[in-house]
Amino acid sequence: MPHSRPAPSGPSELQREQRYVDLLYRRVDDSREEVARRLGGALREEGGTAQARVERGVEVDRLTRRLTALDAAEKGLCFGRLETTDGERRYIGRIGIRDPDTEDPLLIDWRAPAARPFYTATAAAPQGMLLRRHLHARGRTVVRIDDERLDGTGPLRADVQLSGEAALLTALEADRTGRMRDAVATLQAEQDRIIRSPGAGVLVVQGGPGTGKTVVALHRAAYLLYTNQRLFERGVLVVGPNPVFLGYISQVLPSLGETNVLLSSLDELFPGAAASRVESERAGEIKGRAVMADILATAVRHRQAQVDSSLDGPVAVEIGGEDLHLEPELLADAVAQAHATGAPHNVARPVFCRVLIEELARRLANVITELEDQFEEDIADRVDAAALDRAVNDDLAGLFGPDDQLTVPPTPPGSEIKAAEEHWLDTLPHHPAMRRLLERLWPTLTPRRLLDDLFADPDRLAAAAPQLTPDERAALRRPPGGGWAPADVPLLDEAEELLGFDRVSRRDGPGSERAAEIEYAQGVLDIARGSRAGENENPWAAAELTAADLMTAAEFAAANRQTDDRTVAERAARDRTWVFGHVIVDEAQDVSPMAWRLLLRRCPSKNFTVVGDVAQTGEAAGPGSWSAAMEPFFGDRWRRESLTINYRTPVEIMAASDRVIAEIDPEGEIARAVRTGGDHPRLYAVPRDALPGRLAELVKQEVDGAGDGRVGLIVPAADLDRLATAVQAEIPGLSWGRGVDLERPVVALSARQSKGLEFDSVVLADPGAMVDASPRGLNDLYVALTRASRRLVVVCPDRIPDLFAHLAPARLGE
Ligand SMILES: Nc1ncnc2c1ncn2[C@@H]1O[C@H](COP(=O)(O)OP(=O)(O)OP(=O)(O)O)[C@@H](O)[C@H]1O
Repeated sequence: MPHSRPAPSGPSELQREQRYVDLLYRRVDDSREEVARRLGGALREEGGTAQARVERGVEVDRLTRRLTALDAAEKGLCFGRLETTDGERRYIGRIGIRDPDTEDPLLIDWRAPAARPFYTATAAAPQGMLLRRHLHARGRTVVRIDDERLDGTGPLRADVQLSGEAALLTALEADRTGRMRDAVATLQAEQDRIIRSPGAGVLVVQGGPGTGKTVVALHRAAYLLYTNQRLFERGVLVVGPNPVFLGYISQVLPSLGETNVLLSSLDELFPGAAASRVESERAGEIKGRAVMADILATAVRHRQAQVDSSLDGPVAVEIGGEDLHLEPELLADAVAQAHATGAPHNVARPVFCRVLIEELARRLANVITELEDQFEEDIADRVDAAALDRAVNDDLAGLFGPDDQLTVPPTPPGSEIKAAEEHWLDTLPHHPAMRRLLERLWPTLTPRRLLDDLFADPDRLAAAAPQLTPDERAALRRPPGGGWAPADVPLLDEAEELLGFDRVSRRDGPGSERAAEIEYAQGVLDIARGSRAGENENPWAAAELTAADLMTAAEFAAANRQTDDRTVAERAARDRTWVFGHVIVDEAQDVSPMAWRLLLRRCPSKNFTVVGDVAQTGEAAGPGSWSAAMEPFFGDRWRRESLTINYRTPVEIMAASDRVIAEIDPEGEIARAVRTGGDHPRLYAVPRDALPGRLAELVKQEVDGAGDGRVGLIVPAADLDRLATAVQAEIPGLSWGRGVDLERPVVALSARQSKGLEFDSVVLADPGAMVDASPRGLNDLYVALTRASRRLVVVCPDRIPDLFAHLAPARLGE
């Protein structure tokens, strides 16, 4: 039973609060008008110096942010009030508002330290508070007040200590809508502690189903952005398991007024690679292993002049009728010099090419000069001494056209070899045979080409991946083209790191944006430096700092971006090289080692919040513990927090998963359900061939009884299409598939797709098949069983599995 109680003095108290809330809305309206006016002014301004434009950009950013926050605060602006023992009143809300004359706080932002007792004060530890009041509103009208005394005069619950229990239960008992709501008015103490924990370093949050991990993750993003301006500039990345889940949580941060957060699934993190290819679970698992990093590095090395294996003798190239030979030692030297740069493949390529071109130019110059000397000694005046050069020019004419024909240098006097060498240095890079040779020895590679070639060619794969068994390599094999699977995304990203930015092939492609910006900024800085030509004339000029003295090109590019009116999240989404200030990973138990490597590149300063539940991993290679998952990337430099209260699923429904969780993790701590008194789960055994028809009946029954709530039909992945089609015949509005619409009254999903989601009512089909479908089938079943907030129906073909033997079966039609 709630220990909160309605406010004592009824309507008059409501009216008093209404008057205060009206005052707050008036302030919001005034501010909105004022900010919109200033923003309009700033946007209309044009021209000015670069500095003025940057300043204007910063101002526009600031005002836009404020306007967004004011708009977002409209709904549920003020939701609480604290009263201290010495009579001070603090109103708590979505944003901070001050009295324009006195500067006194009228409303305290929920993230400010002064708001904290609203979430954490208890009768046992009141923190100087006498009363916590929740204000419930419809639009701008206050409709109810729940008071909770913190002086020990209210009843105490023995099992769990909740903050604002009545308000919390109201929120939990509301119909699901297909979109997660923010929980800013009812955050609980253990959640608040995690939300406000410092943003630096790695924080792992373990919690069972329904304990509010996603709630915590999203409110933490809003908190960190509020408290850290630098983070605001770099943005926060929130990673979720799939686009459907991201759609489900997409409203939460905007409702908290935050726009500088990029929500993304892992497979969207390599711009331009839509990961729509379906591949075997085995292939996905293998591609996720850490060893793939070594395999890709080897695959790249194998594309670089393999002097010891594929090239067993000198490589010949014919230039202008002259056969030149590149000995293995020369190639080895060129490879060594390229590797010595430490640069990625494409960036090191020019070094490799230069070593070969220099050597060949030297040899060609020698050959020609020797020939000429020979001719001179013999009958030079009767022989065309430049015949060789002309032959070369004929080659080049085809390349450049007649106008570009290169003239043969006149017989060089004195330093003739040097001059001839220079001539060759200029022309060799354009020579078709030379270009073909260089492309063969050290090709310009894109990540796509590297992976396509690797997975399509069994010999290449065998050479690059001796760590894998022949069977595993066979699982990876596939023809080139045909798009990318989700597990390819971290590999593409890894490949891009190994290959380096390739200006030519990516000039207009995604990911090039930041490099282009830096290039532009570098140009501006160079001009700035150049414009200091007067330094010599003006002795004071050296004391004048220019932008170039103060910033690197990258910083200047960042400052310039301020004038770009896209949000940080929009810019970051298109830019693979964007470095986020903080990364939040939801359902992190399913993130593969290769995906972790990708995420670390998005935040090299390693500021992560990692939330998940190891018992819910569906991945065959999923970690057995957080230590196993974290240690390879963070060593022991991570801290762990736990969430212990299940807000979603009532005690009665949680009973259905008792045996399942006991098998998955007999030692694991089980979250206590905060609600009791709900419906017991209903179990049916039906003849196998009657399953689709019975399911349709049962789903319809749930939809009819769910009112405005949502129903989820969760089935084994392999049966999704068949069963969903059967149910759709009865319920035409049923949505399922890749673009499943969670706002429909009823949707059909596989257990994996249902991860992170919730429904008022869940109908679960064929739990036995779910368990048998994969090595982590039990974990998948556990996910499916814990999605319901009110009712759970389990339909088993033929017989009820022993996992549910402790529950009483129901008969159809009961
Ligand atoms: N403090 C809170 N106030 C109101 N609702 C809450 C609160 N905490 C959690 N909830 C609600 O409880 C439900 C479960 O929360 P959430 O989805 O964040 O849990 P989870 O731990 O991520 O679950 P799972 O691992 O099963 O996906 C959601 O409906 C959420 O809105």
